[in-house]
Amino acid sequence: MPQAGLPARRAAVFLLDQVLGEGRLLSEAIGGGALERLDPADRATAQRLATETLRGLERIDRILQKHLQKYPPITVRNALRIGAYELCIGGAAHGVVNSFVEIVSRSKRHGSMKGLVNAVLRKVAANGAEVYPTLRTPRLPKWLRGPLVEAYSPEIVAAIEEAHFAGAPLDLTAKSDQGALQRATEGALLPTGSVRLKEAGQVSMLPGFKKGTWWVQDAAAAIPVQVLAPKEGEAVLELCAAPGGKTMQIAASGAKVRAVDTSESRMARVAENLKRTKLEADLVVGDALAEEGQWDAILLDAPCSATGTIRRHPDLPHAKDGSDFFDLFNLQAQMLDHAVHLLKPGGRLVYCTCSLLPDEGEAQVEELLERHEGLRVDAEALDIEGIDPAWRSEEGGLRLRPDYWSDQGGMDGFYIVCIRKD
Ligand SMILES: C[S@@+](CC[C@H](N)C(=O)[O-])C[C@H]1O[C@@H](n2cnc3c(N)ncnc32)[C@H](O)[C@@H]1O
Repeated sequence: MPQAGLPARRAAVFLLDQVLGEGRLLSEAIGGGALERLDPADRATAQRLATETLRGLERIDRILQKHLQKYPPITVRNALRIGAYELCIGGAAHGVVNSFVEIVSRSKRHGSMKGLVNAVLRKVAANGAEVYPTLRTPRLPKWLRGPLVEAYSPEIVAAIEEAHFAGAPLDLTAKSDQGALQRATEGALLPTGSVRLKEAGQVSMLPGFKKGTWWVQDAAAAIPVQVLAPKEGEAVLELCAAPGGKTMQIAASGAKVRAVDTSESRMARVAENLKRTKLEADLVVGDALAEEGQWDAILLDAPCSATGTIRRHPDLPHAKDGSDFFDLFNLQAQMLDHAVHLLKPGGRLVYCTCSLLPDEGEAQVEELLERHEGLRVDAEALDIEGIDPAWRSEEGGLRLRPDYWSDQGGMDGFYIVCIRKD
């Protein structure tokens, strides 16, 4: 792992301030320009340091706690956290300690605390790397752990936490030829057809990137379109499409896709992705709830808590507290009602969320069926290659969890269901 420089470390401290102090997601802070002034290598390092520190935060705080009589101001605490993380994974003590002393000493408000930073990080340097791996796997914060234990069990939540701590490999979806992609990248072909790379490096340097023969997409995220099974020439409506992984899958099947999303900037990414992969879709920046018409096939990948993606986004449980989730649950119900209204008789709707919360999955479907007559869950739509029967949920959907495929690197948490209008 390359040694981080001062600008990257300073930016990583800023990112941690944003997540732990301001409750912002890393993606929001970075999208807001937090790393704009850095060169690409420093940008990647700052992001990696912030992400991995947040992933191991409980362990890091335990180690720091022993050397602190009271907590310093948040920026100093975050400098200590990132310094401690680097030391705990074997960073060279001299360079790490000096960098964070320098960062704090340059701060007008906290410059006087450079002695504390020096003393604490030297103590962490002495044995942090030995202690770090012996501490318990970091747990989710209570606001999320509680509902998950209730929905699953303490043992399953512990396994999910293991998967979060292990992080995520890079999964690719082939535009057409999975076997060729697997051979070209020397990755592993997963049972559901995605290709998994353990050591990815820079994505744009992977074979086939420029030709657009694949795109990055978690293996679980690639399943909803397989459940929808779009046919060549079929017209498909995709609601909430950006950044477009599923749009590309639908377009690659030969179906005609109208992809709708409210976010102009995220839709620009869909357009870029389609250009690189030489695929076509009708892109609409607009509200899913304003869509009209009658469709045989609809995919609704609704906005959700994203609690299924914590392996990739360990900032999420620290930035959020669940207080805005009720608005999402209501929006999902509204979107489901609208989507079934847009379905032709005999048509199918695949609903999915990258969430672990049953409120955004199983419960939404049960309530939808209570609100509308003439709908049924099509469990047969889940008869696709690589699906483990144990993943099927009672009401006929698929419940995917990060601890599945644990020996192969896990998967994102997802809920997927196919609804038919009779
Ligand atoms: C889970 S993401 C979609 C991921 C995407 N389907 C993919 O596979 O790449 C949810 C998306 O819903 C969009 N969104 C939120 N509210 C919306 C609305 N009222 N109408 C349309 N899109 C909306 C967000 O901009 C976001 O891009």
